[in-house]
Amino acid sequence: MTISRADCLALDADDPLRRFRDEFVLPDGTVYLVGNSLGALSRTAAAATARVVAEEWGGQLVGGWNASGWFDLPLTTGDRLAPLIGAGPGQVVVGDTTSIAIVKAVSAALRLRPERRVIVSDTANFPTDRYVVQGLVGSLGGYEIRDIDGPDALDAALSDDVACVLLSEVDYRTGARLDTAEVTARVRGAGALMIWDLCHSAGAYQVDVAEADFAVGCTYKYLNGGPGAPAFLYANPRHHADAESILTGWHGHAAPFAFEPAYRPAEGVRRFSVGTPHVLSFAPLNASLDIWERVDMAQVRAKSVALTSLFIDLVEESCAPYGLELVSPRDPERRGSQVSFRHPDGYPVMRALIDRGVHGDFRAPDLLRFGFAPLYIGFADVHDAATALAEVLGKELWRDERYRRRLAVT
Ligand SMILES: Cc1ncc(COP(=O)(O)O)c(C=O)c1O
Ligand SMILES: Nc1c(O)cccc1C(=O)C[C@H](N)C(=O)O
Repeated sequence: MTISRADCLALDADDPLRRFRDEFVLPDGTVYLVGNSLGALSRTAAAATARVVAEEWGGQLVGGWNASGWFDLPLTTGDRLAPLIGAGPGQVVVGDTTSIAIVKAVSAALRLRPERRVIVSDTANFPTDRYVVQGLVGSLGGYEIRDIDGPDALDAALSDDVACVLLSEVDYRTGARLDTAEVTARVRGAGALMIWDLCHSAGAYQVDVAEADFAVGCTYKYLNGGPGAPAFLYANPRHHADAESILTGWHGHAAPFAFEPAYRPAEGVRRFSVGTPHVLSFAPLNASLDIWERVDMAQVRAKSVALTSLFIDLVEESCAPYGLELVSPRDPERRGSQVSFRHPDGYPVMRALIDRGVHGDFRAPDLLRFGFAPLYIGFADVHDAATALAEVLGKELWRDERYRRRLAVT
Protein backbone atom coordinates (compact mmCIF):
# COMPACT_ATOMS: atom_id res chain seq x y z
CA MET A 1 0.00 0.00 0.00
CA THR A 2 1.27 3.47 -0.83
CA ILE A 3 0.68 4.58 2.75
CA SER A 4 2.41 2.24 5.19
CA ARG A 5 1.27 1.25 8.66
CA ALA A 6 4.25 3.21 10.00
CA ASP A 7 2.94 6.32 8.20
CA CYS A 8 -0.42 5.73 9.86
CA LEU A 9 1.17 5.39 13.29
CA ALA A 10 2.88 8.73 12.67
CA LEU A 11 -0.50 10.28 11.80
CA ASP A 12 -1.90 8.84 15.05
CA ALA A 13 0.97 10.32 17.03
CA ASP A 14 0.15 13.78 15.59
CA ASP A 15 -3.61 13.45 16.06
CA PRO A 16 -4.99 16.06 18.50
CA LEU A 17 -7.90 13.72 19.33
CA ARG A 18 -5.64 10.77 20.14
CA ARG A 19 -5.92 11.35 23.91
CA PHE A 20 -9.65 10.53 23.78
CA ARG A 21 -9.02 6.95 22.68
CA ASP A 22 -7.92 6.03 26.19
CA GLU A 23 -11.24 7.26 27.52
CA PHE A 24 -13.00 4.32 25.85
CA VAL A 25 -12.92 0.57 26.46
CA LEU A 26 -11.91 -1.27 23.29
CA PRO A 27 -11.08 -4.98 23.53
CA ASP A 28 -7.49 -5.84 22.54
CA GLY A 29 -7.12 -6.96 18.95
CA THR A 30 -10.37 -5.32 17.87
CA VAL A 31 -10.75 -2.69 15.18
CA TYR A 32 -14.22 -1.39 15.98
CA LEU A 33 -15.82 0.23 12.93
CA VAL A 34 -19.40 -0.07 14.17
CA GLY A 35 -19.62 3.13 16.22
CA ASN A 36 -22.35 4.16 13.75
CA SER A 37 -24.53 1.37 15.19
CA LEU A 38 -23.45 1.12 18.84
CA GLY A 39 -20.77 3.46 20.16
CA ALA A 40 -18.01 2.20 22.46
CA LEU A 41 -18.24 2.20 26.25
CA SER A 42 -16.65 5.23 27.89
CA ARG A 43 -14.32 4.41 30.80
CA THR A 44 -16.36 6.39 33.30
CA ALA A 45 -19.78 5.01 32.27
CA ALA A 46 -19.71 1.91 34.48
CA ALA A 47 -18.75 3.80 37.64
CA ALA A 48 -21.25 6.58 36.86
CA THR A 49 -24.02 4.03 36.46
CA ALA A 50 -22.98 2.14 39.60
CA ARG A 51 -23.04 5.43 41.51
CA VAL A 52 -26.59 6.26 40.36
CA VAL A 53 -27.70 2.78 41.37
CA ALA A 54 -25.95 2.65 44.76
CA GLU A 55 -26.04 6.27 45.95
CA GLU A 56 -29.08 7.73 44.24
CA TRP A 57 -31.44 4.78 44.03
CA GLY A 58 -29.99 2.91 47.00
CA GLY A 59 -29.41 5.96 49.20
CA GLN A 60 -32.23 8.29 48.28
CA LEU A 61 -34.93 5.92 47.08
CA VAL A 62 -37.91 7.93 45.84
CA GLY A 63 -36.22 11.12 47.08
CA GLY A 64 -33.94 10.82 44.03
CA TRP A 65 -36.62 12.46 41.88
CA ASN A 66 -35.90 15.73 43.68
CA ALA A 67 -32.49 15.27 45.29
CA SER A 68 -30.74 13.90 42.21
CA GLY A 69 -32.75 15.75 39.59
CA TRP A 70 -34.22 12.60 38.03
CA PHE A 71 -37.42 14.44 37.16
CA ASP A 72 -35.56 16.98 35.02
CA LEU A 73 -33.08 14.58 33.40
CA PRO A 74 -34.78 14.81 29.97
CA LEU A 75 -34.22 18.57 29.94
CA THR A 76 -30.87 18.84 31.72
CA THR A 77 -29.43 16.14 29.46
CA GLY A 78 -31.06 17.81 26.44
CA ASP A 79 -29.30 21.06 27.31
CA ARG A 80 -25.95 19.23 27.45
CA LEU A 81 -26.55 17.56 24.10
CA ALA A 82 -27.97 20.65 22.37
CA PRO A 83 -24.63 22.27 21.34
CA LEU A 84 -23.67 19.12 19.41
CA ILE A 85 -26.64 19.63 17.08
CA GLY A 86 -26.51 23.43 16.95
CA ALA A 87 -29.47 23.90 19.30
CA GLY A 88 -29.81 26.16 22.32
CA PRO A 89 -30.89 25.56 25.93
CA GLY A 90 -34.51 24.55 26.40
CA GLN A 91 -34.82 23.23 22.84
CA VAL A 92 -33.95 19.54 23.23
CA VAL A 93 -35.66 16.86 25.30
CA VAL A 94 -34.11 13.42 25.87
CA GLY A 95 -36.12 10.24 26.37
CA ASP A 96 -37.93 7.36 24.70
CA THR A 97 -36.52 6.01 21.44
CA THR A 98 -35.99 7.60 18.04
CA SER A 99 -39.02 5.69 16.76
CA ILE A 100 -41.17 7.30 19.47
CA ALA A 101 -39.56 10.69 18.88
CA ILE A 102 -40.59 10.44 15.21
CA VAL A 103 -44.19 9.75 16.25
CA LYS A 104 -44.06 12.86 18.42
CA ALA A 105 -42.45 15.13 15.80
CA VAL A 106 -44.59 14.01 12.86
CA SER A 107 -47.85 14.11 14.81
CA ALA A 108 -46.99 17.61 16.09
CA ALA A 109 -46.15 18.76 12.55
CA LEU A 110 -49.49 17.46 11.26
CA ARG A 111 -51.37 19.39 13.94
CA LEU A 112 -49.43 22.55 13.06
CA ARG A 113 -50.51 22.25 9.40
CA PRO A 114 -54.09 20.97 9.76
CA GLU A 115 -55.16 21.98 6.25
CA ARG A 116 -52.36 19.89 4.64
CA ARG A 117 -52.63 16.10 4.43
CA VAL A 118 -49.40 14.78 2.89
CA ILE A 119 -46.21 13.52 4.58
CA VAL A 120 -43.18 13.32 2.30
CA SER A 121 -40.72 10.55 3.13
CA ASP A 122 -37.77 9.04 1.27
CA THR A 123 -37.71 5.40 0.22
CA ALA A 124 -34.14 5.37 1.56
CA ASN A 125 -35.23 6.44 5.06
CA PHE A 126 -34.36 4.00 7.84
CA PRO A 127 -37.23 1.46 8.04
CA THR A 128 -38.47 2.52 11.47
CA ASP A 129 -38.96 6.07 10.16
CA ARG A 130 -41.11 4.67 7.40
CA TYR A 131 -42.97 2.19 9.62
CA VAL A 132 -44.00 4.70 12.27
CA VAL A 133 -45.26 7.15 9.64
CA GLN A 134 -47.23 4.31 8.06
CA GLY A 135 -48.65 3.49 11.51
CA LEU A 136 -49.59 7.10 12.17
CA VAL A 137 -51.29 7.53 8.82
CA GLY A 138 -53.13 4.24 9.31
CA SER A 139 -54.45 5.32 12.71
CA LEU A 140 -55.20 8.98 12.05
CA GLY A 141 -56.96 8.50 8.72
CA GLY A 142 -57.17 11.18 6.02
CA TYR A 143 -53.42 11.43 5.49
CA GLU A 144 -51.23 10.27 2.63
CA ILE A 145 -47.54 9.35 2.44
CA ARG A 146 -45.69 10.61 -0.63
CA ASP A 147 -42.49 8.62 -1.14
CA ILE A 148 -39.61 10.14 -3.03
CA ASP A 149 -36.51 8.38 -4.39
CA GLY A 150 -33.81 10.69 -3.15
CA PRO A 151 -33.66 14.45 -2.52
CA ASP A 152 -33.56 15.29 -6.24
CA ALA A 153 -37.24 14.34 -6.36
CA LEU A 154 -38.11 16.65 -3.47
CA ASP A 155 -39.13 19.77 -5.41
CA ALA A 156 -41.62 17.86 -7.54
CA ALA A 157 -43.17 16.39 -4.36
CA LEU A 158 -43.56 19.73 -2.56
CA SER A 159 -47.12 20.63 -3.54
CA ASP A 160 -49.22 22.91 -1.34
CA ASP A 161 -50.84 19.96 0.45
CA VAL A 162 -47.55 18.78 2.05
CA ALA A 163 -47.62 19.16 5.83
CA CYS A 164 -44.12 17.87 6.59
CA VAL A 165 -41.04 16.19 5.19
CA LEU A 166 -39.06 13.54 7.10
CA LEU A 167 -35.50 12.84 5.93
CA SER A 168 -32.21 11.59 7.36
CA GLU A 169 -29.23 13.91 7.20
CA VAL A 170 -26.95 10.90 6.64
CA ASP A 171 -28.20 7.82 4.79
CA TYR A 172 -27.69 4.77 7.03
CA ARG A 173 -26.77 2.59 4.06
CA THR A 174 -24.59 4.77 1.85
CA GLY A 175 -23.34 7.35 4.35
CA ALA A 176 -24.43 10.09 1.89
CA ARG A 177 -24.96 13.40 3.65
CA LEU A 178 -27.54 16.02 2.71
CA ASP A 179 -27.18 19.79 2.99
CA THR A 180 -29.69 20.33 5.79
CA ALA A 181 -29.81 24.13 5.47
CA GLU A 182 -30.50 23.99 1.75
CA VAL A 183 -33.14 21.23 1.99
CA THR A 184 -34.83 22.86 5.00
CA ALA A 185 -35.06 26.16 3.10
CA ARG A 186 -36.74 24.44 0.15
CA VAL A 187 -39.23 22.61 2.36
CA ARG A 188 -40.11 25.66 4.45
CA GLY A 189 -40.30 27.75 1.30
CA ALA A 190 -43.11 25.43 0.19
CA GLY A 191 -44.95 26.02 3.47
CA ALA A 192 -44.21 22.55 4.89
CA LEU A 193 -42.36 21.63 8.10
CA MET A 194 -38.95 19.94 8.06
CA ILE A 195 -38.15 17.03 10.38
CA TRP A 196 -34.61 15.65 10.38
CA ASP A 197 -33.46 12.24 11.60
CA LEU A 198 -29.94 12.88 12.92
CA CYS A 199 -29.14 9.34 14.09
CA HIS A 200 -26.10 9.06 11.82
CA SER A 201 -24.95 12.66 12.21
CA ALA A 202 -25.07 13.55 15.92
CA GLY A 203 -21.56 13.06 17.30
CA ALA A 204 -20.11 12.34 13.85
CA TYR A 205 -19.59 16.06 13.23
CA GLN A 206 -21.07 19.41 14.27
CA VAL A 207 -24.73 19.28 13.24
CA ASP A 208 -26.67 22.49 12.64
CA VAL A 209 -30.43 22.11 13.12
CA ALA A 210 -30.66 25.78 12.08
CA GLU A 211 -34.11 26.49 10.65
CA ALA A 212 -35.42 22.91 10.96
CA ASP A 213 -38.80 22.56 12.65
CA PHE A 214 -38.03 19.31 14.47
CA ALA A 215 -35.11 16.91 14.67
CA VAL A 216 -34.74 13.52 16.30
CA GLY A 217 -31.89 11.11 16.83
CA CYS A 218 -30.39 8.42 18.97
CA THR A 219 -27.58 8.71 21.49
CA TYR A 220 -26.25 5.16 21.31
CA LYS A 221 -24.22 5.56 18.09
CA TYR A 222 -21.55 8.28 17.82
CA LEU A 223 -22.67 9.75 21.17
CA ASN A 224 -21.76 6.54 23.04
CA GLY A 225 -24.76 6.57 25.38
CA GLY A 226 -24.93 2.76 25.51
CA PRO A 227 -27.33 0.12 24.14
CA GLY A 228 -30.89 1.43 24.27
CA ALA A 229 -29.79 4.89 25.45
CA PRO A 230 -32.60 7.47 25.30
CA ALA A 231 -33.24 9.41 22.10
CA PHE A 232 -33.41 13.19 21.63
CA LEU A 233 -36.01 15.46 20.13
CA TYR A 234 -35.35 19.04 19.09
CA ALA A 235 -38.26 21.43 18.63
CA ASN A 236 -37.62 24.83 17.10
CA PRO A 237 -38.66 27.56 19.61
CA ARG A 238 -41.05 28.95 17.01
CA HIS A 239 -43.25 25.92 17.78
CA HIS A 240 -42.91 25.80 21.56
CA ALA A 241 -46.19 27.57 22.25
CA ASP A 242 -48.33 25.63 19.74
CA ALA A 243 -46.86 22.21 19.01
CA GLU A 244 -48.53 19.21 20.60
CA SER A 245 -47.69 15.62 19.89
CA ILE A 246 -50.14 12.78 19.84
CA LEU A 247 -48.38 11.31 22.90
CA THR A 248 -49.72 13.50 25.69
CA GLY A 249 -48.29 11.81 28.76
CA TRP A 250 -48.08 13.13 32.29
CA HIS A 251 -44.37 14.05 32.15
CA GLY A 252 -45.32 16.47 29.36
CA HIS A 253 -48.12 18.00 31.43
CA ALA A 254 -47.90 21.55 32.75
CA ALA A 255 -48.38 20.33 36.32
CA PRO A 256 -47.77 16.58 36.55
CA PHE A 257 -48.14 16.46 40.31
CA ALA A 258 -51.42 18.36 40.33
CA PHE A 259 -52.90 15.12 38.92
CA GLU A 260 -55.49 17.05 36.95
CA PRO A 261 -58.09 15.08 35.00
CA ALA A 262 -57.30 16.78 31.66
CA TYR A 263 -54.07 17.20 29.73
CA ARG A 264 -52.48 20.65 29.60
CA PRO A 265 -49.13 20.87 27.80
CA ALA A 266 -46.06 22.00 29.72
CA GLU A 267 -44.27 25.15 28.62
CA GLY A 268 -41.60 24.69 25.98
CA VAL A 269 -39.94 21.48 24.85
CA ARG A 270 -40.91 19.64 28.06
CA ARG A 271 -44.32 19.02 26.49
CA PHE A 272 -42.57 16.37 24.34
CA SER A 273 -41.75 14.28 27.41
CA VAL A 274 -44.20 11.44 27.81
CA GLY A 275 -43.67 9.07 30.74
CA THR A 276 -41.17 8.29 33.46
CA PRO A 277 -37.58 8.89 32.28
CA HIS A 278 -35.26 5.84 32.10
CA VAL A 279 -33.11 7.16 34.91
CA LEU A 280 -30.45 4.44 34.83
CA SER A 281 -29.96 4.84 31.08
CA PHE A 282 -29.15 8.52 31.51
CA ALA A 283 -26.07 7.70 33.59
CA PRO A 284 -23.78 6.34 30.83
CA LEU A 285 -25.08 8.97 28.42
CA ASN A 286 -24.17 11.78 30.81
CA ALA A 287 -20.76 10.17 31.41
CA SER A 288 -20.20 10.29 27.64
CA LEU A 289 -21.43 13.91 27.46
CA ASP A 290 -18.71 14.77 30.02
CA ILE A 291 -16.26 13.75 27.29
CA TRP A 292 -18.11 15.54 24.50
CA GLU A 293 -17.93 18.81 26.45
CA ARG A 294 -14.14 18.72 26.02
CA VAL A 295 -14.15 17.87 22.30
CA ASP A 296 -13.43 20.31 19.47
CA MET A 297 -15.95 19.40 16.76
CA ALA A 298 -13.85 20.97 14.00
CA GLN A 299 -11.12 18.45 14.88
CA VAL A 300 -13.71 15.66 14.84
CA ARG A 301 -14.84 16.53 11.33
CA ALA A 302 -11.31 16.99 10.00
CA LYS A 303 -10.29 13.60 11.38
CA SER A 304 -13.46 11.91 10.16
CA VAL A 305 -12.82 13.15 6.62
CA ALA A 306 -9.19 12.02 6.82
CA LEU A 307 -10.09 8.54 8.16
CA THR A 308 -12.87 7.85 5.66
CA SER A 309 -10.83 9.20 2.72
CA LEU A 310 -7.83 7.07 3.72
CA PHE A 311 -10.01 3.98 4.04
CA ILE A 312 -11.49 4.51 0.57
CA ASP A 313 -8.01 4.99 -0.93
CA LEU A 314 -6.46 1.96 0.78
CA VAL A 315 -9.37 -0.37 0.03
CA GLU A 316 -9.56 0.69 -3.61
CA GLU A 317 -5.81 0.22 -3.93
CA SER A 318 -5.54 -3.16 -2.22
CA CYS A 319 -8.88 -4.73 -3.20
CA ALA A 320 -9.15 -3.54 -6.80
CA PRO A 321 -9.50 -7.00 -8.39
CA TYR A 322 -12.10 -8.35 -5.95
CA GLY A 323 -15.38 -6.83 -7.10
CA LEU A 324 -15.92 -4.17 -4.44
CA GLU A 325 -17.83 -1.08 -5.46
CA LEU A 326 -17.76 2.15 -3.47
CA VAL A 327 -21.31 3.17 -2.58
CA SER A 328 -20.53 6.19 -0.40
CA PRO A 329 -19.97 9.58 -2.01
CA ARG A 330 -16.36 10.19 -2.99
CA ASP A 331 -16.69 13.87 -2.15
CA PRO A 332 -16.07 14.10 1.62
CA GLU A 333 -18.41 17.10 1.83
CA ARG A 334 -21.26 14.80 0.80
CA ARG A 335 -20.30 12.02 3.23
CA GLY A 336 -21.01 11.34 6.90
CA SER A 337 -18.47 9.41 8.97
CA GLN A 338 -19.14 6.09 7.29
CA VAL A 339 -17.94 4.24 4.19
CA SER A 340 -19.95 1.54 2.43
CA PHE A 341 -18.86 -0.85 -0.27
CA ARG A 342 -21.03 -3.19 -2.29
CA HIS A 343 -20.01 -6.83 -2.78
CA PRO A 344 -22.25 -9.67 -4.02
CA ASP A 345 -21.05 -11.86 -1.11
CA GLY A 346 -21.08 -9.03 1.40
CA TYR A 347 -22.52 -11.10 4.25
CA PRO A 348 -19.86 -13.84 4.43
CA VAL A 349 -17.15 -11.28 3.65
CA MET A 350 -18.18 -9.26 6.71
CA ARG A 351 -18.40 -12.35 8.92
CA ALA A 352 -14.91 -13.42 7.87
CA LEU A 353 -13.59 -9.93 8.53
CA ILE A 354 -15.15 -9.84 12.01
CA ASP A 355 -13.52 -13.21 12.70
CA ARG A 356 -10.20 -11.45 12.09
CA GLY A 357 -10.99 -8.71 14.60
CA VAL A 358 -12.20 -6.04 12.18
CA HIS A 359 -15.79 -5.17 13.04
CA GLY A 360 -18.00 -3.56 10.43
CA ASP A 361 -21.56 -4.55 9.66
CA PHE A 362 -23.66 -5.76 6.76
CA ARG A 363 -26.83 -4.21 5.39
CA ALA A 364 -28.93 -6.26 2.99
CA PRO A 365 -28.76 -6.96 0.22
CA ASP A 366 -25.03 -6.46 -0.37
CA LEU A 367 -23.51 -3.61 1.65
CA LEU A 368 -20.39 -3.76 3.80
CA ARG A 369 -20.64 -0.81 6.19
CA PHE A 370 -17.76 0.76 8.13
CA GLY A 371 -18.28 3.56 10.65
CA PHE A 372 -15.39 5.77 11.82
CA ALA A 373 -15.89 7.30 15.26
CA PRO A 374 -13.10 9.89 15.38
CA LEU A 375 -12.77 9.87 19.17
CA TYR A 376 -11.48 6.32 19.32
CA ILE A 377 -10.58 5.18 15.80
CA GLY A 378 -7.08 5.89 14.53
CA PHE A 379 -5.20 5.82 11.24
CA ALA A 380 -3.45 2.52 12.05
CA ASP A 381 -6.93 1.01 12.59
CA VAL A 382 -7.83 2.11 9.08
CA HIS A 383 -4.69 0.47 7.72
CA ASP A 384 -5.35 -2.74 9.66
CA ALA A 385 -8.95 -2.86 8.44
CA ALA A 386 -8.03 -2.38 4.78
CA THR A 387 -5.26 -4.99 5.10
CA ALA A 388 -7.63 -7.53 6.65
CA LEU A 389 -10.30 -6.88 4.01
CA ALA A 390 -7.75 -7.41 1.23
CA GLU A 391 -6.73 -10.71 2.86
CA VAL A 392 -10.32 -11.93 3.26
CA LEU A 393 -11.04 -11.14 -0.38
CA GLY A 394 -7.66 -12.09 -1.86
CA LYS A 395 -7.51 -15.49 -0.13
CA GLU A 396 -11.29 -15.96 -0.49
CA LEU A 397 -11.53 -16.68 3.23
CA TRP A 398 -15.20 -15.68 3.10
CA ARG A 399 -16.02 -18.91 1.21
CA ASP A 400 -15.93 -20.86 4.48
CA GLU A 401 -19.43 -22.30 4.99
CA ARG A 402 -19.71 -21.10 8.60
CA TYR A 403 -19.73 -17.46 7.43
CA ARG A 404 -22.96 -18.01 5.50
CA ARG A 405 -25.07 -18.82 8.57
CA ARG A 406 -27.19 -15.77 9.28
CA LEU A 407 -27.24 -14.26 12.76
CA ALA A 408 -30.46 -12.68 14.06
CA VAL A 409 -28.89 -9.22 14.26
CA THR A 410 -26.56 -8.18 11.48
C1 LIG B 1 -31.67 6.64 10.82
C2 LIG B 1 -32.18 5.83 11.98
N1 LIG B 1 -33.36 6.14 12.54
C3 LIG B 1 -33.84 5.42 13.58
C4 LIG B 1 -33.13 4.35 14.10
C5 LIG B 1 -33.66 3.48 15.20
O1 LIG B 1 -34.44 4.04 16.12
P1 LIG B 1 -34.76 3.28 17.49
O2 LIG B 1 -33.72 3.71 18.45
O3 LIG B 1 -36.12 3.73 17.82
O4 LIG B 1 -34.66 1.81 17.26
C6 LIG B 1 -31.88 4.02 13.55
C7 LIG B 1 -31.07 2.88 14.06
O5 LIG B 1 -31.48 1.94 14.66
C8 LIG B 1 -31.42 4.77 12.48
O6 LIG B 1 -30.25 4.47 11.91
N1 LIG C 1 -30.71 0.14 16.94
C1 LIG C 1 -30.17 -1.08 16.68
C2 LIG C 1 -30.66 -2.22 17.32
O1 LIG C 1 -31.71 -2.06 18.17
C3 LIG C 1 -30.11 -3.48 17.06
C4 LIG C 1 -29.03 -3.56 16.18
C5 LIG C 1 -28.55 -2.46 15.51
C6 LIG C 1 -29.15 -1.23 15.74
C7 LIG C 1 -28.74 -0.05 14.99
O2 LIG C 1 -28.62 1.00 15.55
C8 LIG C 1 -28.58 -0.17 13.54
C9 LIG C 1 -28.46 1.14 12.87
N2 LIG C 1 -29.53 2.09 13.17
C10 LIG C 1 -28.32 1.09 11.37
O3 LIG C 1 -28.00 2.13 10.83
O4 LIG C 1 -28.47 0.07 10.75
